[in-house]
Amino acid sequence: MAFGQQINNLQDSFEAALNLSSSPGAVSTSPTQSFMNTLPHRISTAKQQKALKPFSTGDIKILLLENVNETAIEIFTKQGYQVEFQKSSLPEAELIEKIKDVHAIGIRSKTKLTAEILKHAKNLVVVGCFCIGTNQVDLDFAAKQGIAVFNSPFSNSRSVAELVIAEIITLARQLGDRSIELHTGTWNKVSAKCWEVRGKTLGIIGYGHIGSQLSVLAEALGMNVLYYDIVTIMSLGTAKQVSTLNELLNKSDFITCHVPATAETKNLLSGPQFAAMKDGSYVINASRGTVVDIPALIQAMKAGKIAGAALDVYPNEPAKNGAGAFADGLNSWTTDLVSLPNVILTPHIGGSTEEAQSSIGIEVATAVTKYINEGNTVGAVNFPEVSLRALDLDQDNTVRVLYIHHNVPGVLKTVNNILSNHNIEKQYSDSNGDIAYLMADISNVNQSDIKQIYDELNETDYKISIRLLY
Ligand SMILES: NC(=O)C1=CN([C@@H]2O[C@H](COP(=O)(O)OP(=O)(O)OC[C@H]3O[C@@H](n4cnc5c(N)ncnc54)[C@H](O)[C@@H]3O)[C@@H](O)[C@H]2O)C=CC1
Ligand SMILES: O=C(O)CCC(=O)C(=O)O
Repeated sequence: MAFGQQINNLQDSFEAALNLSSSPGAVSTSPTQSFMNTLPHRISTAKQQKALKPFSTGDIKILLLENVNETAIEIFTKQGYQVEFQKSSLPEAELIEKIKDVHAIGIRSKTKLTAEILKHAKNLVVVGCFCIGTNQVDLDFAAKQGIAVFNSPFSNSRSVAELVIAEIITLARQLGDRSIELHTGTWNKVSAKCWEVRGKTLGIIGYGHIGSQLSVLAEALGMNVLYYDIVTIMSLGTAKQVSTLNELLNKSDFITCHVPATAETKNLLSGPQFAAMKDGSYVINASRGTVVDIPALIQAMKAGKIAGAALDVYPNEPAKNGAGAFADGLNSWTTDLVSLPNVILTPHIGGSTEEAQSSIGIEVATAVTKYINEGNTVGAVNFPEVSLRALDLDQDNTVRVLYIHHNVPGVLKTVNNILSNHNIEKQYSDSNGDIAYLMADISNVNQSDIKQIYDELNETDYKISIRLLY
C-alpha cells in the first residue's frame, strides 16, 4: 500500500475512534487530513530530531487575551497555529463561547478560568498564564480535566522589585502629593514628615523571587531588611528572617507584601496588623488585592497610624483600560481611598515593563508549544513534571503516547499490558496528587497498531485524556 494511502487510512481510523470518544482531550488527538498530507515532507526535511506534532499545526487554535506580548504571538504563528489575539480580557459569556473551540489559551492576571468556565473547554489542552500568579485559574479542576497550566515563575520579578523601591522613596518623600499639587498649580515646598530611606527598616512579607530581589536592592540603598515567610529561607546580604509576622510589623518602617493569593494570605494585613505597626509606617502591596484589607487600611490612615501606602493590586480590577474604570462600582471604598494623602495607586503594572513582558512571552509560549508538540510538562504548575528526550529522525514508525490519568493503584499495570505488546523505547511516569501522567515512545508500530493502542487506552478506567504524537 502506498504511504499516502496508509496515512489516509490512519486518519480515517483515528476519526472513527474519536467519534466514539467523549474524553475532553479526544478532539485534540485527531490527526487531520492537512497534517497527514504534510507528514512525508516534514519527515524528509527535518535535520536531527524528529519534530513531533499532535495533529495539523494549522488546526491548533490559540486564544490570547489581555495583550499578551507579541513575542508569544510570533512563536505561535511560526508553529503555524491559528492565533486569535485580544487586548483585554473577555466578559464571562463571551469567554465561554470562545473557550469551547480552542486548544490553548493565554491569559494574564485578570481572566478568571473557573471550573464553571473550564467545563466548557472541551478541546482545551493547555493554559499559559503569561505572569507569575496562577490564582486566577482553578488549577485542580484544570488538572482533573487533563489541562496543563504553565506560568512564568520569575520573568517579571525584577520589574516588581524595582517598582517597590521607587514606591518606598516616593512614599518617604510624599512625591505623589507634591506632583499632584504642582500639576494643579500649587507650590508646596515642605520637609515635615519627609525622610531619607537610608537606615530605615524594610519588612518584607514573603521572601520568594520578588521579596529576595527587593531585599538586595533595598540594602544597596542603605536600608535594614527584615523578612517574614512561612518557610525558612536563606537570607541575602545582611537581611534577617523573623519568626512571627508581629515581630516584623513592630520593627519595620516600611512593610511590603510579596505573597501569593491563598486562603491564608487573605486579609493578611488588616486592623490588628495595622495596629501592631509602628506609628507613621508605610504599607505597600504589589502582590494580590486580597492580601490587604483596604477598608481597614483606610481607617488606619485616617487615624494617622499609617503615613502612606502604595497599592498596585485590588480585590476587583477593571477588565480593560479606560477612564472611569476604577470607581466605587468596582470597589465600594474607592472614593475614600483616592481622597487620602500620600497614597500611590497604580493599575497592576508591577510586572509591566518591556523587558518582563517580552521574556514572559517567550518563556510561556515556549512551554506551551513544547507541551502541545512534545507532551513535555516541565514547569507545569498543576501537573507532574515529565519530559522524554526527543525522537531521532530515523524513528519513523514511532508513536509518542501521552496518557493523563487519575493516580490510583493498578492503572500502570493496565496501561503497560496494552503497551507491552509493542516495543517501548522509553517511558516516564509521575504523579502530582490525584493526577498522574505517563509519556511513552513506542516503536515499530503501524497505523493499525496505533489505532489499537489508542482504542485500548481509551477504554481504560481512570483515563482523563490521551494524546498521540507522531
Ligand atoms: N503586581 C504585579 O504585577 C505582580 C504581582 N505578583 C504577585 O506577587 C506574588 C509573589 O511573587 P513571587 O515572589 O514571585 O512568589 P514566590 O512564590 O517566589 O514567593 C512567595 C513567597 O511567599 C511565601 N508565603 C506564602 N504564604 C505566605 C504567608 N502566609 N506568609 C508569609 N509568607 C508566605 C512563600 O513561602 C514564598 O517564599 C505572586 O504570587 C503574585 O501574586 C507577581 C508578579 C507581578
Ligand atoms: O502583568 C500582569 O498582567 C500580571 C502580573 C502579575 O500580577 C503576576 O505576574 O502575577
